[in-house]
Amino acid sequence: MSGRPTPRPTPSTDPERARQQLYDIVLVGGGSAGCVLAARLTERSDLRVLLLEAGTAASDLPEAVAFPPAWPTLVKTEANWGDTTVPQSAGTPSAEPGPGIPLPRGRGIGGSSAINAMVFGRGHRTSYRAWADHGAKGWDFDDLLPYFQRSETAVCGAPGRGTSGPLTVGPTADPNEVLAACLKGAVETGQRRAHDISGGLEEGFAPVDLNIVDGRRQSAADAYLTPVLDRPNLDVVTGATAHRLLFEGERCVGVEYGVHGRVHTARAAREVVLTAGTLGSASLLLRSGIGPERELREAGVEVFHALPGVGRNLHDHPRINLVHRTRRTVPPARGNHGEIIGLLRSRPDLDGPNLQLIFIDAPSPNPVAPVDNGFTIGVSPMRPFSRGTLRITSADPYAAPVIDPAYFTDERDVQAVLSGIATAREIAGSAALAAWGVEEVAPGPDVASPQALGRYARTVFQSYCHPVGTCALGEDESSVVDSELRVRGLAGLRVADGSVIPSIPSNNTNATVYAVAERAAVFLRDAV
Ligand SMILES: Cc1cc2nc3c(=O)[nH]c(=O)nc-3n(C[C@H](O)[C@H](O)[C@H](O)COP(=O)(O)OP(=O)(O)OC[C@H]3O[C@@H](n4cnc5c(N)ncnc54)[C@H](O)[C@@H]3O)c2cc1C
Repeated sequence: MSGRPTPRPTPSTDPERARQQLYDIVLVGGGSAGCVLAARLTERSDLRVLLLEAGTAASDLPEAVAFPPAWPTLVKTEANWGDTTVPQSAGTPSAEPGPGIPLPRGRGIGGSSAINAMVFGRGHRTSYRAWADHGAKGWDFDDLLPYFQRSETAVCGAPGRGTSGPLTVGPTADPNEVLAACLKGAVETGQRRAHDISGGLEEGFAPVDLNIVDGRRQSAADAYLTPVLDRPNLDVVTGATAHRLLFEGERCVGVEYGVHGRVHTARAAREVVLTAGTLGSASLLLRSGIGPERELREAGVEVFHALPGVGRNLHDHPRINLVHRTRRTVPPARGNHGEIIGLLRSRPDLDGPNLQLIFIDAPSPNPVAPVDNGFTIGVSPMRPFSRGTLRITSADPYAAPVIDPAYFTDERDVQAVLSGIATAREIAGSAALAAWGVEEVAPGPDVASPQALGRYARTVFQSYCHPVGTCALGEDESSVVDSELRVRGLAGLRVADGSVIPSIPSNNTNATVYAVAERAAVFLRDAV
């Protein structure tokens, strides 16, 4: 399953044919997690698996998917669901409604791994400790380590990294010159030079591993699903939107879904596994009457199984951009734009890093002034305290969910960002960047007091597109799935994607989602 397969059409099974089959396992959602599970489960020839995906086949996704520098254009295509949060106002000092924030997520085989920015990194090991807060057993970094390793072939060969997994990951050998200067500036201003910033063991600055192989994106579909599509025990239906889950008593026995306006059913003899992502999986549970009772009633959905945690605990990494104009011309991007990151602590007494700085070889859009040549330093609180919600307003499977990540409602997230901005400014002012003729355009040097910077952070940010937590893992009343990812109080139903992550890891999320899915495959295979 390693390397980049030659692109070829993904066959879509006829839903009528799928209706006549009795599958062992039905997977809902063909993104990062769904591709892992489809591939791993069908390694066992006695397991019949159906994968339902709302979007298109991988081969029908925009060509830009393959070309790393083009990824920002993908959010404007059909490969993105196109969600926007509710106005994010709670963090603004005046409590005036702010704008809604676009929250992209992938649609199509490969899911978000087909449109993401290709940064591949585990959270720092300390950030997984909070996973036990709600009683989750066996989900510390060391427990996840075998699954991180199983997913990857890490070309850096650092200790603790995988050597034979489907994803081939490594840092760029040739970072954009302006990003290399930023790294030099970081070290010059006293930051630690890390060796393997993707491995979960280090802090400091270094080129991060990327999901790029031979200059092209390697999505979950490329690494896991496409190479195994000809397995006779795997069917895939694309364009298939799961409407609701079907039950006999308390056992989930299948899924009702729509393709081109027609409603179909798929039956699972053993389990249905939700891999529809943080927004998709929680929405499907809610539409099926599984969730907080009052909210379900308000949405006009009959309560099937009260589970208060569904849709709660939504959180994400917000990102503030410091946008710089340079006199020297920044060379065109060759990679994913963000080839070098730093993981650092906003306060020395913390147990691990809670901030990420990412150096970006293009000026991000900003509210101050247009910049046509320059670079950006993104600053993100990596262990945010703010928590929000995902809700539905009706049982309509085609209605967008109501998404409120409640960014910056916890002041500690703002304080972390202020520390990150100070570090970013030191780096931008370093001798290593002097030859570039750097001028900070946004927020701009006049925005200097903690109050003014805090206001900027709360109001001028974007989503880093890492939502998690709506079907959180644990063993208490607020958790949705137990330590083996089974939906609490029901049978035959698991969730195994970003939504189960109870507390966001201190790095970009995809590597952790792959590990969760690798582990889910073991649970499922052991269960039969
Ligand atoms: C623009 C962008 C940039 C990002 N950049 C990075 C990065 O650089 N590094 C990183 O680590 N992470 C990044 N992420 C986040 C990362 O890609 C996600 O955390 C990860 O892919 C989530 O995997 P998942 O399996 O939980 O969900 P997804 O990969 O989103 O898969 C969910 C799938 O379910 C399908 N689905 C949803 N609802 C239904 C339904 N009702 N019926 C059928 N199918 C359904 C969707 O179409 C989708 O294919 C980024 C994300 C985005 C959107």
